[in-house]
Amino acid sequence: MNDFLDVLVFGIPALLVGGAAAYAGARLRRRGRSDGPPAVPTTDAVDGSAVPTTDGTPPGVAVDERVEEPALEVPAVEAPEPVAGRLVRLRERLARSGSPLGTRLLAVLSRDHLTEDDWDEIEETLLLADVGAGPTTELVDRLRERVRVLGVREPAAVRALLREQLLELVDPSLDRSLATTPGVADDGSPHPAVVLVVGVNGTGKTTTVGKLARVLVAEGRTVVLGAADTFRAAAADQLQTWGARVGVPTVRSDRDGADPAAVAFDAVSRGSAEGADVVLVDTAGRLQNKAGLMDELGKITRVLSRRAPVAEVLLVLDATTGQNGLNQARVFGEVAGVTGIVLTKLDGTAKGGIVVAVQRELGVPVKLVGLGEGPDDLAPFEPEAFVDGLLQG
Ligand SMILES: Nc1nc2c(ncn2[C@@H]2O[C@H](COP(=O)(O)OP(=O)(O)OP(=O)(O)O)[C@@H](O)[C@H]2O)c(=O)[nH]1
Repeated sequence: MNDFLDVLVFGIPALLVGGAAAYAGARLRRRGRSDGPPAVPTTDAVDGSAVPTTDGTPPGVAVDERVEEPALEVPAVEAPEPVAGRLVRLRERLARSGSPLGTRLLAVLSRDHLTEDDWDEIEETLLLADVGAGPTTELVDRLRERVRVLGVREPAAVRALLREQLLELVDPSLDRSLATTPGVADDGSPHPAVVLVVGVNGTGKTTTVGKLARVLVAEGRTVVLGAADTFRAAAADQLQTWGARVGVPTVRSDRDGADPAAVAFDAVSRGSAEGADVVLVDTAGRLQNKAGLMDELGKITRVLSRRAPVAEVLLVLDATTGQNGLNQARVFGEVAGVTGIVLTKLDGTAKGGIVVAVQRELGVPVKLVGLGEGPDDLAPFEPEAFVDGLLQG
């Protein structure tokens, strides 16, 4: 019966999405032939002066370099998996990466008489799982109080208590929806929702943009990708391949080190021209100092906002990097106006506490989590499913 329901609930939409993706892919390929090269990515004027334009390109961004989607090997267009319930996979992934935080806490809390040493062990377990000093103290204080007042000792009651307290720490009240609804400009014309993806290299940014494109396609959205990580051509190739797999076009530059703002601008222009719902912009994260990062991200946002406002700035963080990841989060939080966090490689760590620490640090919610290297291993973050994953036993 369950299998039958699965086919109804997931199989049919998957077939429909697959058909739509195949149609979109074919349409885009046809368009590619008849309309010439997709977009014309641009670069800054050499002297940095404002360049008068006639095509809507903002001053300071000169059209001096043709950019095309190079003919990479086109993969077959696939149907992404449905998005609902993906976080359930976390259980199995956490099980593989060692005993999760919740299981260790449960083991101590279930002891007959909790001594000071036991409470120290609980505190240490939370700190080692990257929960952070402030939230750890809060949780230990609340647990001590509840255990004293309720006197709960049966395993089921201890588990329920821990679940409730962990959930409170993760904060189910935060708005974790992605701003991916197209907007309307002052003149009444529609524009795509622009999502900027930032973070240092190696955290899984490009992969996340590719996976997010699949999530959006699975939800029936039309998407354009912007390869504004112009540091290396391979990153754009990687993104283009991700897009091609679900019939999504990529705007890119053919020159390493081209102006990222110009590529991003072009991607949004193309998204607007084609009536796309969402433009996802991948950025580089290699800048070694804050001033450089601020300049680059500030310029991208400024240039983009002449076409459409940036609806969402997603910061990609690697869950396995602990305190180092938090330092990165702090810097990006200051310069980029982050609106949501994507925590990648959660499958590679038993330290789920980073979710709590990073939300506290930045004051913005974790919206998506990476659960593996598979194309559909990106899940919307759901506090309940996450805490249940930690408490599996
Ligand atoms: N296990 C696991 N691996 C992931 C996840 N997300 C990304 N990765 C891997 O992390 C590696 C780096 O990913 P990229 O997307 O290239 O990282 P990037 O931040 O764009 O790096 P640059 O392109 O070099 O700037 C790749 O091998 C990905 O497959 C995840 O959720 N789990």
